[in-house]
Amino acid sequence: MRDKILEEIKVHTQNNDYESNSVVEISKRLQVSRNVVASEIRQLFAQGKLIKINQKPILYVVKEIFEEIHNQKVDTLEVDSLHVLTSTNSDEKRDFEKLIGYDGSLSELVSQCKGTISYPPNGLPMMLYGPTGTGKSYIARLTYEYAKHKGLLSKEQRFISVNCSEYANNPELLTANLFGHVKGAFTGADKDNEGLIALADGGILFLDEVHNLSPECQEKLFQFMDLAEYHRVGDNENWYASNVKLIFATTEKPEDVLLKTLLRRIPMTITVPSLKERGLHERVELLYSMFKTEQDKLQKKIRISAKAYSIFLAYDFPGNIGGLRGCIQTCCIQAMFSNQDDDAIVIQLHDLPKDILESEQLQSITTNFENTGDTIAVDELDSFIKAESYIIQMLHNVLTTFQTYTENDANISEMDVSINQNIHEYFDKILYHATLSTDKDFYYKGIENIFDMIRNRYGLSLSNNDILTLNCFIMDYRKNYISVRNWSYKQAEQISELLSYLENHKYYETNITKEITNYLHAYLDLDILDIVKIVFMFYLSNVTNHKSEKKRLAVILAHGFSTASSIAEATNQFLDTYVFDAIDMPINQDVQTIIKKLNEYLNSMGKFEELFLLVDMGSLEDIYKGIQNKQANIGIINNISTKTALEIGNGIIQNRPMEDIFDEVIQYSKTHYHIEKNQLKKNVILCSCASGMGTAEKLRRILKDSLPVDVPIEVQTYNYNELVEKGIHNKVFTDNHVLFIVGTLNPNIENLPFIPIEELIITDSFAVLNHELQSIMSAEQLDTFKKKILKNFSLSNIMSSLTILNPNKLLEHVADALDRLQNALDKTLSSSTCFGLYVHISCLIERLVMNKEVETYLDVDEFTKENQNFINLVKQTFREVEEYYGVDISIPEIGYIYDYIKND
Ligand SMILES: Nc1ncnc2c1ncn2[C@@H]1O[C@H](COP(=O)(O)OP(=O)(O)OP(=O)(O)O)[C@@H](O)[C@H]1O
Repeated sequence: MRDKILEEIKVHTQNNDYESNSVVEISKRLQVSRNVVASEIRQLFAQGKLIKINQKPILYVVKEIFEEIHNQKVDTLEVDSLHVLTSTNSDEKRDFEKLIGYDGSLSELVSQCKGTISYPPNGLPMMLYGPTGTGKSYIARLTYEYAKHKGLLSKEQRFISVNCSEYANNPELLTANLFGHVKGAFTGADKDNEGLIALADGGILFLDEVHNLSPECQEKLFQFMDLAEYHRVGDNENWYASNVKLIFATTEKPEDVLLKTLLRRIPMTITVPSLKERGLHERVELLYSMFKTEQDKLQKKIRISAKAYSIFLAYDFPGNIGGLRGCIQTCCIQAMFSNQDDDAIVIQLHDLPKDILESEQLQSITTNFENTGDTIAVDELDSFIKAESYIIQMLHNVLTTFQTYTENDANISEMDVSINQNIHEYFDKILYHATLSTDKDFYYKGIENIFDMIRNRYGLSLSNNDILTLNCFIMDYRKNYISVRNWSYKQAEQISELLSYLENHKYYETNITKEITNYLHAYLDLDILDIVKIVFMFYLSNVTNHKSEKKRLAVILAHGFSTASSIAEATNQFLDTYVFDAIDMPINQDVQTIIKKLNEYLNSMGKFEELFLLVDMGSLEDIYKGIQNKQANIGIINNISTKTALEIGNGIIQNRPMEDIFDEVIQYSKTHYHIEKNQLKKNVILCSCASGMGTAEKLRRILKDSLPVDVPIEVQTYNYNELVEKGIHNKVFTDNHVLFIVGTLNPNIENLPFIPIEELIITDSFAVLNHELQSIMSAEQLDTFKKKILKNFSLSNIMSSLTILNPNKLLEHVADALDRLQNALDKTLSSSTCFGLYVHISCLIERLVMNKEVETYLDVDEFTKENQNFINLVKQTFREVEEYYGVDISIPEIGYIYDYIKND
């Protein structure tokens, strides 16, 4: 019945009698109930055979017949009215659609042109850059047509083209022709001329071969671009305005031939690709369109010999598309004279221009076609072009079938059958056209290996023929990648809907497809688009035999976008067997949705006896309660990880009882921990002062400020007493790599250098610094550090940084007192000890003024007993200082002064 109905619609399509193709009319003519007709038509439409015209009553036409009659492809299966269908097909292609490659290699260029010319408010100037004959002038003109269709220009507004190379010997004339001139402006200017810029006002001025513009003319031009006003040649008084959109073209690199000032005013440079970069499919389209034009002109059919055809396809014409067109015209003229009496013109190798026949390139091209003596009819080329779009037709049919079924809530397995039918029809076509050189092709071998591996891993019943078919599919996809990609961008929404539908209904196929696409990407660098994954999934559902075999199912469920599927994928790979399916639970999904998914999955798996559910935590632990299937044992285990999944998977493969598997997993899955401390210790300079933490902190800041930025060294402070007491056992030494200590008194840490602050003040030898830092800092950084130290550690700077009291006064007091003490002790201290003591005692006084006593490390009683005389002398010599600042230097403080002097 279905065939009969199709035949009926076909006949009326052929007769352009579309009105007779409604369900009511057909049912009347065939004497069949409307329901039957409607149902059969639905099927035919789902298979992509019919175009549906959504007017009242709804009409149908047979797509293939309609396209044949109107010699035009229809890209949609549904239109709003008969008028829309007939007008889209009778209408000429509009503006950029005429450009061969507009939806392929030139798609980006087309969007750039559209964007630039429509840029608000008045469009922007653009530069077309590319070799000769690539279509720059054609693109400029199509941009003009586009602007008119878009209403950016009115119908009257003009496109004026100027080829600047024609004025190469007379640049002044070009300037005058562009900007206009007044009578008498130059010899021969016998009347006023308004110029092309004025003529093109409101429209487009196309300046071709713009590299021939003189610098003076370029200057005049960019002034005009800035002001939209200009002077005519010979009239520097009057300003003329013109609102013209400018398009430039050149075959030379614009930066090399144009003034930068002009280039800056052309925001968009669009590169036009050479013929070589256009791909085979577009080349065939170009050939077809150019030969067809000649065929129509000559009113004779044209055939091309296979050898000549191979040259048209592969020869690298220096004049690009223009060169190809010229060559085709020459050949047609040549052939016409030698075939005058025949019905058809046959283009032979010898009709080609001599320079091509004698070129070196030719040798390599023709050898590929040595054995073919056939000819190809120009009209046949059209079907070659269409053959390339079989893939798009199939993909389109897959999508529309899915939509029809989901809209009508129809039976899913019927949809599967219908879609698979579409896919198989397409496979038949491409297998018929296939030209795989199966033994040589790198891709062929790679794809074969991948499917071979997948077949073994998953136990798929993929025959070698299936693999060959899939191989042809991937090859066809590769060849048409750009068209498929462009098409699928436009269908993104429906594709993602179908993909997520399949992910929820074909778990097994989804996982296998994921793996296949990963391999194709990793080994063959093939980008597998979602729509192609969809085809794999449908195809695989015919060759997977898991449903009948599996008595035990294992599913991983986990929170997170892809946690469960990642664990399942890794585990299946480790086990080299397909054991686990996965259901991901994105965190915004509730448990009810997951239960629904789980039940759908279980229903799709047929009969099974045991179910292993591996979950991570929380609500998923109770998920078994929602399972509808009550006839199987369900084992659920939580805290899932790849390790536990592996052990469970192993048990499943070995067919061990469920309980044994779980018991063993529990036993071994105790969690252990170990903390591996950071191995890389920080480099640290320690500041520690007997005068207290305050001084140490100030010292730290000065040092830090002296260190170059970017050196991996930290400056820290540390309590002096703790250093003295615990020595190397202080935590700071285990946690860090301490380079040296800087401070007022040496805490004497074993094997650790100490730099007394006075050394930084009075010496410039920096022996310790050099030694400790040269492996950490570059010579340059070390040098900067030392210079900064010299600057920052001058005595006056140190004093003003360390103390808040008047540093000069304080230093004077301390220096006087220390002089008195040296006299009293009858001792002359070295200048470094003196400097150290200046700093130390100054800080000490300041601390006492601030009421901060030093913590003591020494045995005060014993010190007092043994050094009473020293204590007395300090007290005497420092009395003046004590009185002036109102402080009392205590015995522990005197102890530190004693240490200083003792170390001198
Ligand atoms: N994409 C295309 N589709 C169809 N025909 C094209 C295409 N590109 C170029 N042509 C045709 O090729 C010929 C050369 O194109 P055109 O003169 O625009 O090239 P051009 O880059 O401006 O060359 P030149 O730099 O020598 O001026 C024209 O006949 C044009 O119609």
